[in-house]
Amino acid sequence: MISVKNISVSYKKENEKRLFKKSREIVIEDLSFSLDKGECLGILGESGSGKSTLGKVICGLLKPDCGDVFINGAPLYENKKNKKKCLVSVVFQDYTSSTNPRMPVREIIAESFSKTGKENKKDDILNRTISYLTAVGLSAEYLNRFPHELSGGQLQRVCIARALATHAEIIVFDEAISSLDAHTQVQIMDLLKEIQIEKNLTYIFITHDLTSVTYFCDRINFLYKGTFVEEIKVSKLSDVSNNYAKKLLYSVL
Ligand SMILES: Nc1ncnc2c1ncn2[C@@H]1O[C@H](COP(=O)(O)OP(=O)(O)OP(=O)(O)O)[C@@H](O)[C@H]1O
Repeated sequence: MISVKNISVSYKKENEKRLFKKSREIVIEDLSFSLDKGECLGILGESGSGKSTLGKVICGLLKPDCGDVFINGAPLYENKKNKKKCLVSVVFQDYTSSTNPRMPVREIIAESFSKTGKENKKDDILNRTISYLTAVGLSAEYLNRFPHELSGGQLQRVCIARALATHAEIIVFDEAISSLDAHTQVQIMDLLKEIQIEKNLTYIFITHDLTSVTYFCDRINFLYKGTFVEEIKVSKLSDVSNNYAKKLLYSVL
């Protein structure tokens, strides 16, 4: 369903004193993986290993220097039309900055409907917005609230509802639950699991935290300086052999 083939990403080194021909820092190097529908992959790496950069490439926000992301066989970057109907959505860690503070909940969610390209009637939009709110455990009474009138957990649920409303088949969670308190994390994980099973969604969890990965994922890829150093089934975690992967595991266990 999704296949990432030989992608590399580099950024300009901004702090260099050279005026011309700034050199570039390679952040992702020749990275590949694929995932079937309904599968759940964890991408684990330390800070600065390139996790968020990879997440942005997967969901169509950052064109790689080379390589491409194929969704159901169609290249995401090579063909602009495919980008428009991209089936990948993303939920970021920072729910505050990923929502417009001036938009009420109903607009935050309904914004996604226009991206699906379908003509919508007002009543239809309202009913669909309520159905997505209900799916994430919130009621219609939240429709007119603004982000600052919600708790962190409630606002992250709104972000999840927005991701679902795009009809994405693949959802990337970039540290999406790490900043929530333990109780809310459990609630959101249960909710995500339920939605995944019901809609047979494909999840990619990008994180430095094992909790969500072991709860959801079938396998984990360890990211170190922009390349995967080991891939392992969650059920075989104790057999991890790469030194970096071992260190990372012991530091989070
Ligand atoms: N827009 C950018 N311009 C220049 N360098 C960048 C940019 N975005 C990220 N980087 C650099 O790329 C490297 C990887 O960053 P990235 O955000 O992908 O890491 P990460 O694994 O998600 O880290 P964290 O867990 O701390 O969020 C870092 O060295 C970072 O400074």
